[in-house]
Amino acid sequence: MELKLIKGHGSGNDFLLIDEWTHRYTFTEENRRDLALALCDRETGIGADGILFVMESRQADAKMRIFNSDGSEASMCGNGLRLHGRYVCDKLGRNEIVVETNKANLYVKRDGDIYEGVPAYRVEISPVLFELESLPMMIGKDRLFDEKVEKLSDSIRFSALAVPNPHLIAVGDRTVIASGEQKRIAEMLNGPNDICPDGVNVSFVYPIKDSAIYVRTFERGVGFTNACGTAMSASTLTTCQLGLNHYDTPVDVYNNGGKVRCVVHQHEAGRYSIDLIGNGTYLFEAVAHLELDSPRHFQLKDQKTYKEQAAYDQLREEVESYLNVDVF
Ligand SMILES: N[C@@H](CCC[C@H](N)C(=O)O)C(=O)O
Repeated sequence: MELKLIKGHGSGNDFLLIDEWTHRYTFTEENRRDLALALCDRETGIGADGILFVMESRQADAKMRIFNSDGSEASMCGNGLRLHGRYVCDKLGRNEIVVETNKANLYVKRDGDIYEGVPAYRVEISPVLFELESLPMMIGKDRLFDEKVEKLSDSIRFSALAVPNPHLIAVGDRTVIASGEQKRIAEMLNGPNDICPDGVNVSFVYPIKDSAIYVRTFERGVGFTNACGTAMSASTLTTCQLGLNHYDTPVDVYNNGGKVRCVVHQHEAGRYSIDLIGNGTYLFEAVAHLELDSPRHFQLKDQKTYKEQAAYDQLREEVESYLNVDVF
């Protein structure tokens, strides 16, 4: 078959976007998994953190499914929803849409530029769940907020929440961020273990100053990525709960891929949602000639590069100089 795709990224978290709605592709669940494993492979494939499938929806303007590079499906993807949402906005000629995701229909809106020449999209991150059974995470407690977990570390304090994919958050100083603890803990919880049997995204957070944090994430199903949108959203919420940042106030979230902005909203009855604002940048489009039952043997043809990355590179250079000078 000839598989049309776009490669793009949200804050350096890169994805392959496949529009099965327009192109009338029909995939089995096994096809989706195999496509993710084959095409996301950075050694033998095209290379990406995951695949975003654009699908028709009966209850929203479009539907998004996200598969990690290890072939596992996740319930949500914040950086991916900006890229997916931008694509659907372009396709429908609109600046505001609703996208059906695994657990909720979420808005996507064209926002102002996050940097000169870098269009931004605002996406809703919701639902937010604090019960540990939502991750799941089994430590003999119903919730985890700013507490040590003996089986993980004798010094680091953790918070856990689902948005609705699972996140474990540690807020610490430079020594914590620079230690090897994040890798050790994340690899343990994303291998065979009895604490997080479905795995978990593990983020270490450094509060830079009021309304500015740095987040580094080891993603379930991927490993360390430049950025993870749901993780940055969950981390911002946790810093608000810790009193380090403020609700309904934009927080600049720096990461190894650049930066986004998050705004945490408190609603009635203890309900939260988060606005995640950032780029949705196209890198190139191409056609992969492959057979679905053996996608590793593909040929990429008709590749066309977009010109948007140049402006994004300037954002990233500014962030890197800022982080090097002020944070690490
Ligand atoms: N990078 C995405 C999250 C992708 C899914 C995650 N790895 C999981 O398995 O939960 C984001 O931007 O949120």
